Amino acid sequence: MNRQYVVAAAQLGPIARDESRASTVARMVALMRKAKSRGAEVVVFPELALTTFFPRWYLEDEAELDRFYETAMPSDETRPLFDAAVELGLGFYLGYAELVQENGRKRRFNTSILVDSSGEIVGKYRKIHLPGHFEHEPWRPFQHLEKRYFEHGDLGFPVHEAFGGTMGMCLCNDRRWPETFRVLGLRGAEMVMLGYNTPLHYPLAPEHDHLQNFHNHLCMQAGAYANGCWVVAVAKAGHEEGCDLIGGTCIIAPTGEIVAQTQGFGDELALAEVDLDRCKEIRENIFNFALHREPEDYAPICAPKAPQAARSPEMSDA
Ligand SMILES: CSCC[C@@H](NC(N)=O)C(=O)O
Repeated sequence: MNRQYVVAAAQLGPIARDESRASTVARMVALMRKAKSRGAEVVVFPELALTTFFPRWYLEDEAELDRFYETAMPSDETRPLFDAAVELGLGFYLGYAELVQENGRKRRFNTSILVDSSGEIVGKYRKIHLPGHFEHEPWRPFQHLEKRYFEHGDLGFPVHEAFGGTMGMCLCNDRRWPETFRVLGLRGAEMVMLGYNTPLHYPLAPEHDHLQNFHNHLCMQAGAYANGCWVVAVAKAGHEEGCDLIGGTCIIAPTGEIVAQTQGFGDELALAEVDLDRCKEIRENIFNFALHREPEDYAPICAPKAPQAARSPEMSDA
């Protein structure tokens, strides 16, 4: 694969709580076909793309919770995505809830994978910055129980040689943290793919609701620029089960400029021609890490967390 090609950011509109995997996967395959017809070679889907954003509910019934997770990838239900990748000659990024059995216990992760055009999984990431809370908080108009339903990702921030270059992944809240992009940047990421489910309403600081779209783009444009990488950022958008999710799916150049963006809140593509060699415009100049970075002065960034801030069920909201 060469280093200059069209990428499609494949936004999904709302997914109902009772929508079947078959229905969601069919919507996604339709987007893959449309992307191919518009010249794309890589398609990026949202976070938790196969289901509704279930952390908005406190679910006491474990069987009900398990229903939202994938125990195999691909499975019979998700195989059409892999078959479409091979048929159309497309690579893709997919976010989903992952349930694995390890040493006799269930482990749950908010996961993304990269799949190449031969249908092989060539990269996996498990979300590190899990937002929200552990316990049921009935005062909220909706829950954000990612800290309850997922473990902290145990794979770090790897990069993968795929799609003609060095690819990085992250998921939703990770994009707000400059460290995510910097670690990927230090590992040479030329394109960072990410999916998100971001409610318009933030119950802890509702006075910031009108800034949700601004903050979404602000952190990703800064991440792209300060690390000289492309960012492909894809929303699950729209009014989903009573909760408004922002759109704003976009493709960002290494200069920090948004070069493509969706307009609405439904299933929709934003496409752009990506040239991975453009990363050099930034990485060989203003953000030449070897020449200008001063890590000796950045020690607090790598200091361990204070004990009271360690991960625990008592921890407060993100
Ligand atoms: C608890 S508010 C933060 C919401 C968060 N959403 C996800 N899915 O990570 C986000 O950063 O967009």
